[in-house]
Amino acid sequence: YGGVRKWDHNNITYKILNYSSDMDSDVIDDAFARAFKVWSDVTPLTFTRLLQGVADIMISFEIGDHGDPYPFDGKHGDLAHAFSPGVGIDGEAHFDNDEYWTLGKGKGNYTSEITLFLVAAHEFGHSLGLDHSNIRGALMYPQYSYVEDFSLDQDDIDGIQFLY
Ligand SMILES: N[C@](CS(=O)(=O)c1ccc(Oc2ccccc2)cc1)(C(=O)NO)C(F)(F)F
Ligand SMILES: [Ca+2]
Ligand SMILES: [Zn+2]
Ligand SMILES: [Zn+2]
Repeated sequence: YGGVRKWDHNNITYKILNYSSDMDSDVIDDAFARAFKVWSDVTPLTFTRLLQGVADIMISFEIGDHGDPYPFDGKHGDLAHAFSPGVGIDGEAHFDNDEYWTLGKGKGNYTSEITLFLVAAHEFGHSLGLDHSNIRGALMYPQYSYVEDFSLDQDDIDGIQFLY
């Protein structure tokens, strides 16, 4: 959402405001840290977690109407959204807490289980200023698909390296 902008600093901070009850909080912390590493591996960016104060990227799990113009829609459909730098609530990443968040194929019928790591890596791409890709295999492609051994598509790398 919002125009394509970028952060004017490389040492970016993030803060996790709340958690989903689907997973242990340390598993969620780790999924977010790995999602940020996807981008720090291919840029000069560093990501530091803050436990208090205001961070660049504020992460929260929300349901329904949660105070921005993009209310969530219950289970399925929209999974998450994030705002690019320089937009009003810039950098914020919201995850639909009506989804069943998990990691990997999970135990049950995995089509209803959404892998937090992949969605988070995609959303953090938006929080860094990336828009959607039209390459089907790219992380920034706007359609969820579960992949075992994930890797960034060249289009994702070109996009983020163009910005930073
Ligand atoms: N809400 C989205 C669609 S979405 O179903 O929430 C979504 C789909 C896929 C997402 O990440 C992802 C992309 C590729 C592979 C695995 C996961 C993140 C979010 C989105 O892309 N949010 O960032 C849109 F397109 F704006 F409607
Ligand atoms: Ca939803
Ligand atoms: Zn929102
Ligand atoms: Zn997206």
